[in-house]
Amino acid sequence: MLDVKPNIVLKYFPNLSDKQIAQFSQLFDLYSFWNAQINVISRKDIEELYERHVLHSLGIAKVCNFKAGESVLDVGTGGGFPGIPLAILFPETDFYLVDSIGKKIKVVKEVASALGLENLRGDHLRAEQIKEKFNFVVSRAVTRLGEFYPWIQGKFKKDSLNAIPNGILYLKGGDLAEEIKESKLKAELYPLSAYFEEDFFETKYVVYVPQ
Ligand SMILES: C[S@@+](CC[C@H](N)C(=O)[O-])C[C@H]1O[C@@H](n2cnc3c(N)ncnc32)[C@H](O)[C@@H]1O
Repeated sequence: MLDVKPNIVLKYFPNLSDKQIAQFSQLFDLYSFWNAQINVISRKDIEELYERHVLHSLGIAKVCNFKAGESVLDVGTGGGFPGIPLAILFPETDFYLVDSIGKKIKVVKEVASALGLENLRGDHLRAEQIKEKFNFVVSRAVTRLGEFYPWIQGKFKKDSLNAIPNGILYLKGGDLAEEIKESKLKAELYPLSAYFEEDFFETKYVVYVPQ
């Protein structure tokens, strides 16, 4: 029986399989349990988990449709955002979630294991330590682009399976025009309001930086 809570996810992603619906439904109990022990999202946000965290993370999927065999690094994932909702949505894509705080990665691993997400790895690491290369880097609310970019520069595969070139997809707020100028990066802005009727989100853009 479908929990009513993920209905907002189904509204915008109507082609989910039964398995994906079950996985999204499980998130509420899993994060309620783990967040009570290790704070990964603000406690009051649990009631709005699907709007403010799950659907927000899936905003990246409206900009980029990850393909089977592609690899995605989530830098500063905290308790798994945006990586866990994206890994549910794209089961054929490999996700690697890292955070510099070990207890947050413990939550990621526990949630991924309970969901049976075989396409997801998590490690307690700083982004700067990673040697692998990826098709895409995703992130949400970690730091300014100008500070973020050197951490992941050079970590992109050259070949692309996707309609859009490999690159960064960053859920970001703040004064983006100023931030992009300061970073000297060539970035495109995708407003979430173009994809979702409601305005649930604290940060309202996906910043895409092709590599
Ligand atoms: C504000 S939290 C956002 C967490 C998650 N992305 C979300 O939106 O819920 C920022 C996270 O970035 C992590 N972080 C900061 N610098 C990092 C780095 N260099 N490498 C990996 N993680 C980092 C922090 O430990 C923290 O968990």
